[in-house]
Order: sequence, then C-alpha cells, then structure tokens
Amino acid sequence: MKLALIGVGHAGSRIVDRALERELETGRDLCNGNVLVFDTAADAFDDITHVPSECQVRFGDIHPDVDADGVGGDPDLGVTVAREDVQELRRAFDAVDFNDVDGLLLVAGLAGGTGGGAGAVLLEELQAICDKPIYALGVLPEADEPDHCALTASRALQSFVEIADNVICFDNDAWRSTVSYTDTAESEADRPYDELDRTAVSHVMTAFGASESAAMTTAAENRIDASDITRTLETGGVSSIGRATLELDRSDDGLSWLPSWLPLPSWLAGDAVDGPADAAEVKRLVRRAIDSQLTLPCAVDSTYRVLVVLSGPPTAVSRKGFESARYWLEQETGTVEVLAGDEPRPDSATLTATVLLSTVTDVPRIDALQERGRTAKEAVDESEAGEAEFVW
Ligand SMILES: Nc1nc2c(ncn2[C@@H]2O[C@H](COP(=O)(O)OP(=O)(O)OP(=O)(O)O)[C@@H](O)[C@H]2O)c(=O)[nH]1
Repeated sequence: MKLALIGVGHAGSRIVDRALERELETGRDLCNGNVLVFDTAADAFDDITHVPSECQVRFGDIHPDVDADGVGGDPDLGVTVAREDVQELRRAFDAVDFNDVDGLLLVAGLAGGTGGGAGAVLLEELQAICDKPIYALGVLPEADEPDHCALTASRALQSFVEIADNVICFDNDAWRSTVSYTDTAESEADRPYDELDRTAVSHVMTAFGASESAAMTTAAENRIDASDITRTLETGGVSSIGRATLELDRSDDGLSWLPSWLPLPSWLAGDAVDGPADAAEVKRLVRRAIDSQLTLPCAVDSTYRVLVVLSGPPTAVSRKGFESARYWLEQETGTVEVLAGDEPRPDSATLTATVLLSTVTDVPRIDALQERGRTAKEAVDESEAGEAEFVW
C-alpha cells in the first residue's frame, strides 16, 4: 500500500524521517516521495536528515504566543495556530500527489501541543481535501511524563479516533524497557527516541508496505494489496501491530563447523530452520507475533479484524502452513475476519510474521490514560474558570 507520510510535531517528524531511512535500508518504497513534516518550533527540523527541506513546513511562528519552542505543549494553542495558518497548510499539501498513493498516514506524538492539537486540525483538513483513507500513527506518552501530557494525549486520542479512519497506536511506555535511556536522561528532550522510532517504523512498514518491496521480483501466491489493508482498517478505532521473526539460515550462527548430519539439540538450534517452515512452525511464528510486545498492548480477542503478512522466501511458507496460521488466528482472536497474505523476499534469510489487529476495544493502557486525563482535567477545572477550546 502506498502511503503519503505526514509528520506533525517533533515525534511525528522524527518518525517520518526514520521511515524514509528505512525505505532506503529495505528497498520498500512506501511513500513514493510523498512526504511532509510540520512543526511550530524553531529547532523543529534540526535532526531531520532524510525529509527534503522543501517538505519541512514551519507554521504558527508569527502568533504572539508562539516562541522558539513552538506551542510549548499547549494543544489549544496548537489548534489555534493551525486554524489561523490553514491556507498555508493547505498550500503545503500541494506537494503531495494524492493520485499516487492509496492512503495517508499522519504521525504525531499525542501528548504534544503541536502533534496532539495541530495534528487533529491537519487530519480534518486532509479528510476535507482527500478521498483516500486517512490513518494516524499516534504515539502515547510514558507513564512518568507529567499529568498534563496524559490529559493532552487522552483528548488528542479522542479527536484522532473521531477524525481519522483508523489510529494505529505506539505506546512509548510499553517499549521504554527495550531502550536504556531512563537512568541517564534528565528531561524529555534528552531522551534518545531513535530506537523507539525505528521500532515503530519497522512494525508499520511491514504491515503497510508488504507489497511495496523492490526485492519482490517473484509474484506472491497470496499477495496483500491496498484493498486488503483498507478493508482490515475500515472498522475504525485504535489498532495495534505485532511481529516476530524466524531465522531460516544457520550459516552464520557459529555452528557451521558441526557436521550437517549431526542433529542439534533444541536449545542450540533455537527457532532456526534450514528449509521450508512447516505448518507447525508457521503457526508458532504467528503465535509469537501475537504474544510479542505489541505496538499497543491489548487483549487480542477484542479485535474486529486481523491482517497477517508473512514476509520471506516463497519456498519458506507452505500453503498448509499459511492456512493453519490463519485458522489458529481465527480461533485466538475470535473473529472470522482474518486476511492473510505473503510478501515474497527471495533472498531473505528470515521469515517474518506481522499481525495487524484492527479496532481493538480492550486496551487497559488507554483506559488508564483516560482516567489519568480525567483526574488532571478535574484538577485544572478546579483551579481555573472557563473551558479551553478543542477539536471534538
Ligand atoms: N516515539 C517517540 N516519542 C516522542 C518523540 N519525541 C517526543 N515523543 C513523545 O511525544 C510527546 C510529544 O512530544 P513532541 O513530539 O516533542 O511534542 P510536539 O508535538 O512537537 O508539541 P510541542 O512540543 O508542544 O510543540 C512527548 O510527550 C513524548 O511522549 C520521538 O522522537 N519519538
């Protein structure tokens, strides 16, 4: 599926930049050069290296309340300046060829004043000018960020869900344990988000970019196309992605000195296999994808629709393996709406299962965020008279 990538705020811009980096690394052409990043801060694009400068749009900077730091975490100011500069934002969209893509993905940190506030206005604008599906990738804040971040994120999530066709979530808090910055970073600005951003991007790109690989010289037997992804996501709400990889090639594992006839004990062989993965192995791989750290932790049996993509050498997946994985997913998720397809990568030494869980409804993390947001709002209401404007 070809997707125009629109980054809003620091998090959104950085993640989109990482997506372009990954396009180069993997040969998956997801956006075909249809990319834009928007921000309100003066230093917004300092660490952007792959998005061309003509695709970097700073807005809101003449508003008296916007300083070098942009809207400074205030989503209402983010909404105000985006609405004031709406003509400029619309002009920027001229750089995107909507006929060249199957949909759009707006990426934003939901706790940011620019990402969460202006991001919602940009979604509204995109829905008004484009008849393709408009998806969002929304980043949820970590639990140790201040209460106002939880409030902004829960409000923004509500707006995004209302406006976008589907919101894929990436939970920084769930993934923070996978990176080692918590002990050293003194402030949010010091946190090295690169690894988190690469993780978010790799999940999104294997789910959406399954048929966009330059290495895909072989016709897929059961190819995923844009309409499969659109159908999976058309139920709206929030979605999550899981992924697992199986090593197919043991030549670099340090065991090549062993004679090939020697059967390896399972603790040495791990999950690696030499030849085609049989039905049980494919099923195990898909199970690992579901049990893996999801981009948004959730109860998998609360999903409406599922898409599973198997990426690897065509010889690695037997038809039986494919069908048994699909059947297992139907049982596990309690839905018959499971679409499955393969992405042939003939030279790949791995087989990857990517599972897109669309419209998940049992998400304790979001319940907790909303509860914290409610408490923070009550505290704000008690100390301040009057209601702030917001999009929904
Ligand atoms: N995964 C990821 N999360 C980030 C990154 N930068 C910030 N965040 C998270 O996103 C939230 C929003 O931060 P920013 O993106 O910096 O905010 P912004 O949208 O630029 O908004 P303002 O700073 O208010 O103008 C933060 O609270 C963090 O939770 C990033 O590069 N990657």
